[in-house]
Amino acid sequence: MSGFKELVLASHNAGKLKELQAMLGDAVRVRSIGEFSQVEPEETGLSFVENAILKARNAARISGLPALADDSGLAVDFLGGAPGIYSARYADGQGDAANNAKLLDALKDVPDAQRGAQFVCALALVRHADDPLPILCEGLWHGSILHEARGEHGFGYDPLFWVPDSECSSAEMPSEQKNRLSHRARAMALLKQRLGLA
Ligand SMILES: O=c1nc[nH]c2c1ncn2[C@H]1C[C@H](O)[C@@H](COP(=O)(O)OP(=O)(O)OP(=O)(O)O)O1
Ligand SMILES: [Mg+2]
Repeated sequence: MSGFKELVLASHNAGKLKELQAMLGDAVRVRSIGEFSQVEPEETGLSFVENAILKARNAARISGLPALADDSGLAVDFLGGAPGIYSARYADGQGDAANNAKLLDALKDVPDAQRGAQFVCALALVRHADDPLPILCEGLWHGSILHEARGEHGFGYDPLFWVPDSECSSAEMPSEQKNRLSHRARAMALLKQRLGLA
């Protein structure tokens, strides 16, 4: 990526790391924060952007490298935008399957017309831990919540996220397709533009 020979990806989520790496291609040598630390910073921000900055600064501090963080989640209309920034912690840290089960339960008996949702992604790139001007890019992906899981690809809430334009769930699409359409793909396209790579 322009100006950076090496970059650390500030995520402990394997699914996310795979997608971010695929989207970055060979624009830059990518390391993962897992090489440096297994300790996940507490996500104390009140917004996706704040959490992304916090994770990027933490990774830059630990690695001594420029850092790119992704804070993302699912905002469900019927739930007033929940689980939102708390998506990973929705079922109290019990993992993706428990999060998905809790979401299906919360939307039990909610008709299709009221099951709209969007995936949200905030990317933050800091050149160093105290960077006073992080580069921030956001992306949204509109869809709706299915009544039961469909598909085996992806991670997190993908089996429950119906993509109307593609007529499948985001776990049913091949990774190449998700990586062109998703909230993360949109945010990454903006980041590449900002950095003069697109
Ligand atoms: O494309 C996606 N497809 C399905 N689910 C997704 C996606 N993007 C975010 N999500 C869900 C997963 C997790 O429940 C939460 C992110 O939480 P978030 O804190 O940003 O990530 P994380 O804790 O898994 O890893 P880390 O903070 O180390 O990057 O939203
Ligand atoms: Mg997290």
